[in-house]
Amino acid sequence: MNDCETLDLEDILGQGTDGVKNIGQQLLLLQDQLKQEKEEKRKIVENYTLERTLRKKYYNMVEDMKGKIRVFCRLRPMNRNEAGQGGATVVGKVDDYSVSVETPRGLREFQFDKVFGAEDSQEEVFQDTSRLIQSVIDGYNVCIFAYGQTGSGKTFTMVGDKDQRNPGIMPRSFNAIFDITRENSSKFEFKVSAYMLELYNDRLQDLFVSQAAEAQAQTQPSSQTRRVEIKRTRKGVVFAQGAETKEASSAQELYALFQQACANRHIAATKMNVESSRSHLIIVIMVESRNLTNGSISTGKLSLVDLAGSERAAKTGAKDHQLKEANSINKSLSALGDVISALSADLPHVPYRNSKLTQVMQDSLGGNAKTLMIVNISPSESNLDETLTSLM
Ligand SMILES: Nc1ncnc2c1ncn2[C@@H]1O[C@H](COP(=O)(O)OP(=O)(O)OP(=O)(O)O)[C@@H](O)[C@H]1O
Repeated sequence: MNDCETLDLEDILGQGTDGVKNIGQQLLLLQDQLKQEKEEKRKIVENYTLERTLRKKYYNMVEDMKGKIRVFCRLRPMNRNEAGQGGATVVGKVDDYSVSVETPRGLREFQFDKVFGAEDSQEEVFQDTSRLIQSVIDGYNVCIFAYGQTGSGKTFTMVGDKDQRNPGIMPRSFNAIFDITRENSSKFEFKVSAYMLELYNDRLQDLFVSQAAEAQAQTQPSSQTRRVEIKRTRKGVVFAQGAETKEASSAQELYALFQQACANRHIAATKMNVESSRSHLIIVIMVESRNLTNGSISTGKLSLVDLAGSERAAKTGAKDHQLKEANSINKSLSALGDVISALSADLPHVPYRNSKLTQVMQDSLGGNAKTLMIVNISPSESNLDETLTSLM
């Protein structure tokens, strides 16, 4: 009803007879009702537009994440060793996106997608990581890895502390995967499986096979040692030929497999860290989901990598076979650096084939994959050179 009609109505009311008054009142009620309906319709349109805008923003964000490498930086607290040496703190978190470093040539600042300081908890670090787990369930390949010098906190970030009072990204991801699959179990059927590898001295090792069993197999000429080779299907899906893939039906089962794998790792004490990982730990979890309504199947893959320390051999006190370890670690890390540089610069050729590490990670770096790299650093002056290298 428009304003003209409202005026006519008031005219009629002005004539004064009861009948006309009654009709007039009813018409006024009707007018109010129409106004209300109009307002409701406007709100519905407004909500719909808002929902569409939000949906578009969400999809843009998801699209935006594809093929991109996000880089977080985590600064650990000063440790007892560093404090004992009287080392000054030269690195600080400026805000959520930048860190500053006091160098002999002045203050330098570095920007990241997110910065975590010494006081930030494991939970806070995972909060910013957990939406990637949803992407795995949605069928994406996701790779999360920690980079940094020995003792900078990579294992703490990825795995957590020894007694698991502060679990890291790996155990939290195991829980998140099964939480999400449980929430969606009325619409999808899920299958979770994993293989776990170590890249040690340029050799890939199936961590479901113990070192003792591996050594025994090598001494028996009749037995065939299982070599793990990285292969790609025609569709570009990477798989580890020769490595066992095991299924898990709960976070606890997956964690038990992980513990079994960790027990078979190569670990040694270096001058920089009493328990140092001398190999790259590669945990690959596949989540297959079958849509119960239309039967369609999609598979997402989560690669969680705890890289070996990027350190200078002399500083870690490496000798003989440790020197060989250090060289092999540095070679693979530099190949990873080259891949990341090529992806960041959008170069037409990405040198994945230069190392087994980058071959394993190939379908989880670039393309449609979503990658998160966490650079771990120490705050101490004694590690200034390594920290600057990592930050750069
Ligand atoms: N954010 C943190 N808060 C508390 N303690 C930490 C933190 N980061 C690391 N640490 C402690 O510092 C020590 C070294 O950390 P960690 O073993 O994770 O280093 P790393 O980078 O994995 O070393 P490596 O390359 O030698 O394996 C550990 O005792 C760990 O618990």
